[in-house]
Amino acid sequence: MKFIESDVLKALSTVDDPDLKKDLVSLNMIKDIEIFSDTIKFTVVLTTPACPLKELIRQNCVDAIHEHMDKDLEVEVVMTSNVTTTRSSAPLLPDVKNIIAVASGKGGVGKSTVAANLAVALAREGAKVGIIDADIYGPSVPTMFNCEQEQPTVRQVNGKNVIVPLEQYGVKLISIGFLSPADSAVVWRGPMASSALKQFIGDTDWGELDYLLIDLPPGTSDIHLTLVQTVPVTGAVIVTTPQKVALADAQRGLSMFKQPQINVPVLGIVENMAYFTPEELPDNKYYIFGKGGGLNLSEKFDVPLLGQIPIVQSIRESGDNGYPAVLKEGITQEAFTDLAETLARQVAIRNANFEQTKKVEFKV
Ligand SMILES: Nc1ncnc2c1ncn2[C@@H]1O[C@H](COP(=O)(O)OP(=O)(O)OP(=O)(O)O)[C@@H](O)[C@H]1O
Repeated sequence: MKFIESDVLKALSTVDDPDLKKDLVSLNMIKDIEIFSDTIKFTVVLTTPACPLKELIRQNCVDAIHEHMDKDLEVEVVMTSNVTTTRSSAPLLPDVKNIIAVASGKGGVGKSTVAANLAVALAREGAKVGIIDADIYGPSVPTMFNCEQEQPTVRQVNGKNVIVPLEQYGVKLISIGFLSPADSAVVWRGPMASSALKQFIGDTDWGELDYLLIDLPPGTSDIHLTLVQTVPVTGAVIVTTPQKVALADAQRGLSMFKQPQINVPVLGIVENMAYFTPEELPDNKYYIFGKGGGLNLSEKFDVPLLGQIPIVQSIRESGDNGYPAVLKEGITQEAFTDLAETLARQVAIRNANFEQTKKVEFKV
């Protein structure tokens, strides 16, 4: 039987993207259809390279061709991706598809550890990733990425000086920590830190990025306001630990992004230090800080729980050694990879369902 392109599209229109709940053809995800006598070849363009459903979608496509066309056809599916965005008309950084704020209510809950490992995990999956360390109280990106001794350079683009971010483990990075020596007790005043963040956003040569993560200071500060006033932020991730005190603070952070004047979608909550696990006995879980806190918070605010990261000695060691835990095979790699994939899915869902976040304009 001779088939034409519309037969393939008709068959594939029975396959849904499980997250976006629409069929692949309506979502414009099918490209480059080729029809040979006994083979059908096409490309599926996913919404992120970090798609955990890649294999399921591929298999569903093969099954649909067999069911709706001919069960003996050879099916070749090329899986590729084009990260979605609502930011292409943004005045600043239009080539950065998604800006993701990583925030926490309390200090020391592991926000920077999560941000650094998320960035590396997304890059490992093939995404173009950058990170801005705007944590004025404890900029840790230079240490976590083992580039404390380095300095970003400046170059001219169209007659304008721009900062060239460093690059490590496939991630472009810049830190407020590069602006002052690590051992100097610089007390950053709000306005200085805010202008540094504006420079990192407006005067830095980020090029094309799929995800730009912003590691914010703990709590709610001037820096948070500067961020949402400077660029439309795709969404926020809230990092917490399971203790009551941390959860109460996380709730305040979450509420800030949800305030109608700010209105940044919360992509989800990460419960860090969710339980202790000895690396050699990964099935043993000890809930030393309490159990279920992250889940309760996510249910209360109706936002996803993106993942639970265990307390593992090597996560602390990797941070201190400048070699992110996600690069080391084992439970830490699994935990951060799963987290990155879940976050990437939430970004795609957010982009399919909501318009670009509006930049916040405060009237005084
Ligand atoms: N899951 C984990 N297991 C073991 N150690 C962890 C884990 N998460 C973070 N840590 C360690 O806890 C300490 C604090 O983490 P981190 O600096 O990421 O916190 P933070 O929330 O960014 O802090 P702040 O914003 O106050 O600077 C670090 O020494 C880090 O290595």
